[in-house]
Amino acid sequence: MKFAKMHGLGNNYIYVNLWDTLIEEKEFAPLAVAVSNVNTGIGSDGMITMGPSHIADARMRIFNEDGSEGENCGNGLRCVGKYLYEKGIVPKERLTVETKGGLMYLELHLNEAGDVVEEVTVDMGEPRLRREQLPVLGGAPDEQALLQPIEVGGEMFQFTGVSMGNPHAVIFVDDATKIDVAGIGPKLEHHPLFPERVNVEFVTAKNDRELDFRVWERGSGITMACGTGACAAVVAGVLTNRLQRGETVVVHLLGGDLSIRWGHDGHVYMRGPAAWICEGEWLGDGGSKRG
Ligand SMILES: N[C@@H](CCC[C@H](N)C(=O)O)C(=O)O
Repeated sequence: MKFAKMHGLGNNYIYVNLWDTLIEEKEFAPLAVAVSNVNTGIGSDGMITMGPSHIADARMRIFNEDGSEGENCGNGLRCVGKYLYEKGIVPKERLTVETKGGLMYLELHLNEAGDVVEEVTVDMGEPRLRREQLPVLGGAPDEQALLQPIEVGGEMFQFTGVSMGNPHAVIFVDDATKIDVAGIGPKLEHHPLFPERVNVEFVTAKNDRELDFRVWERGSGITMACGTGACAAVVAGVLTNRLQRGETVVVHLLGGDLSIRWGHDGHVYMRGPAAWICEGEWLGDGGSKRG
C-alpha cells in the first residue's frame, strides 16, 4: 500500500489514495491501528482515506489511532486539499470534500508559482448545538449543553457541547497550558454523559481575539492540534460571551496557530497550513494489499 504522511500543525495522519489503492472497507480500522503504531508501524495520530465521491470532488474518511472512525477532521481536510491539488487529482483552487459529518468547502491559498498549496481555508459548515447532535445525555435532546457541570475524579468542570460533524466538549479554564490533559482527558472522553465518547478541549480566552487551546482527542489522546476542536472552541467562546461572532480569532494550539471565524452566515471558517512529511510503501500486515 502506497501512503503519504502529512500534518496540519503537527496533527499527523497516514493518507491513503483509494483511486490508486484497493483496500476492503473492513480493513480500514485494523490498518489504522497498525500504521499508527510508532514502534511496529509508521507512527501517526491515525489514518485518512481519500477517494471518489458521488456528491463532491472527493470523499475523506478519518480513523483514529485506536481504529475508531471520526466523522470529521479539520487538519485532515487541509492536508487532503493540498494532496489532491499538488498530485493533480483535483486541480481546482475551490473544491468540495464529503465527510461523514457533511460536505466541506475548501479554498486553497497557493504560492506565486501556483504549484504549492501554502494554506487552506475550510468552510466547516454550521455548528450543531443540540444535545442529540453530539450526543450528550443529561438534558432535553433538543436543547444545548451550555456550561453544563460535570464531575471527574472529584473535580468539577463546566463544558459546552459543540458538534462540528464530530463531538466536542469545550471547557474554559484559567490556564489551558497548565492543565493535566493526560489525566483528565480520558476520563471525560469516556464519561457516561457521552455515549459515543467525545473530543475534549481545554481553552483559555487570553482576550476576545485569542484562545490558548489544549486537546484530548477521542481515539487518539493528546495531539498537537485539532481543527474541528479549534472551531468548536471558538463557537463555545461566542456562546459564552467571551468572543464576538463574525470576528477572526487566533487559536494557539501546541503545534501552532489557526485562524477561525464563526460568520454571521452561520458557518465556521478555519484557515491554516498543511504540510508533507514523507511518502512510502507500507509493507506490514494489518490488511494491506501488496500488488
Ligand atoms: N484531529 C482532528 C479530529 C480527528 C477525529 C476526532 N478524534 C474524532 O474522533 O472525532 C481535527 O483536526 O479535527
